[in-house]
Amino acid sequence: MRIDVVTIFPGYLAPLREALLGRAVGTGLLDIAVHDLRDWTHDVHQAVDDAPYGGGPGMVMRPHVWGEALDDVLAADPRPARLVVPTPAGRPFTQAAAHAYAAQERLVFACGRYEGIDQRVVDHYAASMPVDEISIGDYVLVGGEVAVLVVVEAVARLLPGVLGNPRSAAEDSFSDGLLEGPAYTRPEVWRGHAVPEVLRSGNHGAIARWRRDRALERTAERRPDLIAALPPDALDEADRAL
Ligand SMILES: Nc1cc(-c2ccc3ccn(Cc4ccc(CN5CCCC5)cc4)c3c2)n[nH]1
Repeated sequence: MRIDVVTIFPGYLAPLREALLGRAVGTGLLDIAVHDLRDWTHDVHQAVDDAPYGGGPGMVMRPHVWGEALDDVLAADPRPARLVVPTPAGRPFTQAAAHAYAAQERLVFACGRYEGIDQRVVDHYAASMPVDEISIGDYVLVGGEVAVLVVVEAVARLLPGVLGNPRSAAEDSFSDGLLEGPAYTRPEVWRGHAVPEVLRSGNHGAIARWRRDRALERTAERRPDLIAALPPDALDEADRAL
């Protein structure tokens, strides 16, 4: 998979070169290119923003610099690409979206700053390619870069060979629609807190049941919306008895 990121703060994407992702890049599983939007400005001030039409606070990113940058970035590789634009007003990014993105040959991320990017940029490219405006949560960041780090990490870990343990991605939270339950490792007792007995019983049926019960309890407590969204056949007799 090839990932391109266009931003006025390329340094913000440095973490993509670290650890798990750094290894994926090194082994060729992932090809990441970060581009400085200001490379496509022509004025001495390298202006990328201007006052919003209709008034309002802050500044908006001008369309013409984005158009020149995205035209060049898209032309640099023949593979079909999906343009992903983080914004507080975007569709929520979910694990399902991460799986969909992991199947893409190429993702191009447009990182806005200020109050966002002139809407005509999204409208222009949406006429010729898939464009997603996505939100990573109901809070307002200062720009799109952190959202790109979140999305790239969630997607990259799903690529075969990136994670040491492929079973982990398959047993993710949300993979069965529930939050995962508590996890434990040695020592058996830590500061007077013992590991739940069943986990050391070797009874794999009882362990699976216990884990499912803890996941159901936690999900009902913290994310009742996920319980409500479960398909009708998702809960069995034992689940309902909980
Ligand atoms: N999930 C998530 C994603 C982001 C995000 C993504 C890209 C950009 C580019 C610029 N900004 C800052 C920013 C500040 C103010 C407004 C104006 N809006 C008016 C009412 C609420 C805010 C918009 C945008 C981003 C923020 N934030 N949160």
